[in-house]
Amino acid sequence: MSGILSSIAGAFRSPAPRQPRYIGADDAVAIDGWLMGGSDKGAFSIDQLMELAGLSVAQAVAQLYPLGPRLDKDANGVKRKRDNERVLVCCGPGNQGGDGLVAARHLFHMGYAPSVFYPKESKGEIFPRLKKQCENLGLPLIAPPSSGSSSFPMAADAQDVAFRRAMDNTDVILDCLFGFSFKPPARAPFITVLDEFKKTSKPILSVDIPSGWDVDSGNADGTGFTPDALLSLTAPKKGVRAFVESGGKHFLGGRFVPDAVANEFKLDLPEYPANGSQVVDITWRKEYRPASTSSRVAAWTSAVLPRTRAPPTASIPTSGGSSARIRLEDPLALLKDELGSLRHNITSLLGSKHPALDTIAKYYFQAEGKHVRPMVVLLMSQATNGLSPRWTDVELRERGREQDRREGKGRGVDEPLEQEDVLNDDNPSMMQRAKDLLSNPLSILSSSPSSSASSSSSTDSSLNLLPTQRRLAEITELIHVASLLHDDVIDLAETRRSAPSAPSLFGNKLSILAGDFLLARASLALSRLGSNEVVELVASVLANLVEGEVMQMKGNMPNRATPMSPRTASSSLAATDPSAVAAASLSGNGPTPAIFEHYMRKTYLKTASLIAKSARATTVLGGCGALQGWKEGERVKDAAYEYGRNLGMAFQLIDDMLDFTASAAELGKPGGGADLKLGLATAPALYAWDEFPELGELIERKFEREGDVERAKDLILRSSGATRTFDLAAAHSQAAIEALHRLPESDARDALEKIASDVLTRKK
Ligand SMILES: NC(=O)C1=CN([C@@H]2O[C@H](COP(=O)(O)OP(=O)(O)OC[C@H]3O[C@@H](n4cnc5c(N)ncnc54)[C@H](OP(=O)(O)O)[C@@H]3O)[C@@H](O)[C@H]2O)[C@@H](O)CC1
Ligand SMILES: [K+]
Repeated sequence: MSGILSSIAGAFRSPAPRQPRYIGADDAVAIDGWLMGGSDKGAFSIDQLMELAGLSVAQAVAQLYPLGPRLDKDANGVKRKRDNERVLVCCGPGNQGGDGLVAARHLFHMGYAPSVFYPKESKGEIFPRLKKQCENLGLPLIAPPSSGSSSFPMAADAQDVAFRRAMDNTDVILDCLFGFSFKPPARAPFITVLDEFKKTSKPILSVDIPSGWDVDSGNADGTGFTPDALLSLTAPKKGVRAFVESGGKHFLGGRFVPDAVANEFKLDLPEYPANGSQVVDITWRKEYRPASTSSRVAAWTSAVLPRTRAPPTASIPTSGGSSARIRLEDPLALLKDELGSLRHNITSLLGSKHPALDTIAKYYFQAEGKHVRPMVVLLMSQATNGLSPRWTDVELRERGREQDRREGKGRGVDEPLEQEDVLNDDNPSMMQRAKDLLSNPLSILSSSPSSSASSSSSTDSSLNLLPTQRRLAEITELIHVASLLHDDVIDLAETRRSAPSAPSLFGNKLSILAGDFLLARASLALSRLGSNEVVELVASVLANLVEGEVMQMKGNMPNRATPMSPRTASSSLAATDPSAVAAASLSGNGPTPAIFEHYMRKTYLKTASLIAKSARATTVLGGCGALQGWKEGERVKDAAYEYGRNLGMAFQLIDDMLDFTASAAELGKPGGGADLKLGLATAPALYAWDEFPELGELIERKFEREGDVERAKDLILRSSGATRTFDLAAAHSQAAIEALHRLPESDARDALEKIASDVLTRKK
């Protein structure tokens, strides 16, 4: 019995963790020649190899895009489509096109509904036979009529129209256009086909090499499409290395290579499953030892390898993926190196030629802050990078940009788009870098490890981050500090982080101007990220901060609330109904839900919006953007946003609670009901009002009369206001964690989870 069990287990055992060698186009041709060579070589016929290759393609489809269950007919007696049923098999004129025709036949027998796009006739007697076999099964075929046929050839534009319609009516696309004999750039009629591949959000499985990519250097120029998954035949080609090692879904097929040839070409092949499957899943695992290579792509890749995360799968995976993952004891240690360079980079973003502005702008950055916002951006980047099928494109483009910048050939995130004299970008801290680059590009290349680690484009960290994401993290801190400068003026705060506040040292006017200056610097840096979607998100945060501040200034009472634009007023966070509030305070009853909603809305605008939208923005930079053509990207963006939003709410609620429960010394700023002195009633006061209706009167007059603050504080401390505020914060912290759990497991996700739970236990 145990023998049977172990042989069954053996049949499904995953292959030994081994990454085959990446082979160049020359080796691929040589291996092909050996396999089909005469009696002293492989002795295979092309039919045999193509049959096995095509079968492996069909099996890869079945594993990656399993056919949904058969469904009953609908009410009109029409057959309902099964999940993943329709596969559009796109075949080129070479042998890879033959693999596609074979795969279409096998897919049909497996229950799929394949259709075939075969726009250019192949040379070779095998192809008409393979095509005929598809016709015999009744598969829809878009192809020019065979030469010698009397029918008119299909006009090229008619073929394009038919192809586009087929793209609209498929679930999965099989890219069997070109294999290892492709030489870029693509020629007609394939240019339009590859363009459509770039635009579609449907999953594409590429065979051997994504069509249009150079077999040896891959998609280094970033002009090709990125497939959802790849099936390498015989052994992976050099050009797919970056795709593979950034975690792209990767199968190997072509189970016909004898040991002799594998050894001769040092292929280092993994074991195929004992159950006879023609494919083996070799999606990158960190145990795979790195193979050496000198290509530029490989150099970027090894610099950015996701060393700590499980490989992402094709769609957004839910939690529970890699149970064998060892959790880090302190996941926040992931950011140790990042935070040092963050501070340095912010200082260099801030420089102003005017000494007063320079000093005050940098003042709050010199004190050790917690940097929660940038931490969230960096960790969210790490937790979601690689999920988008567009990731490899995005990553290679950014690495290329950085490489060019280092070589003095182009612009990185530090370089202006406009002429500097037009921008009048007089930033001494930054100019030196720009000058160095222009006069001596090598000075950047040869800089010491510590100085290069401090560049925003550093790739020294073990994290898999893009330079634009690091810059976004810095921008969030600039915006946050700008809002602190403005807040401290409005709140008349005398201290901040246990030191004199900026207004008390430099005066209100300079503090406001310095805040504006930080926002201006942030806007400039934002424009250089190259994403309108990100600009839109972050610009709306700036508006939110001001709206929130004005709401706070006007107090809790909606009859004092600022008028809202019709659009804002109709949102879920709409302003409260003034009559409801007036009634509540006049009747001496507790706060109405509308009053509470007003407070929650203000909290979102003032605190949560920045964290939520920057967490969302970083997933856009990582390839989940609205225009990047990956539908599932919306779900990743939403998860990031909900996490940030709930974390921000929990964070502010705890802040408001600590104002009553912690001492000023613990807080490093005024405590002990400081908000009351400012006329503000936060969550603890509102909950206390619910228990002590007499508080309503004090809140209504903003604790203005002598003794109001002390009386209110006493009532609040006797109430369960602090406890209920904590409970509400805990509910938001939990909601943040639930949003996170929609993302795949990773160390970065653990770290984000830790931030969301630690928020509840913080003392300052
Ligand atoms: N040993 C193995 O592992 C096995 C490999 N097998 C499979 O064979 C594949 C290799 O097949 P292959 O050598 O026939 O070439 P492949 O790449 O399919 O097509 C090349 C043709 O495309 C064209 N073309 C080229 N450049 C172009 C351009 N810029 N723009 C437009 N067109 C362009 C050109 O055709 P032409 O235009 O000259 O008619 C050229 O002849 C391999 O990847 C694997 O899938 C299996 O079948 C069996 C076992
Ligand atoms: K291909």
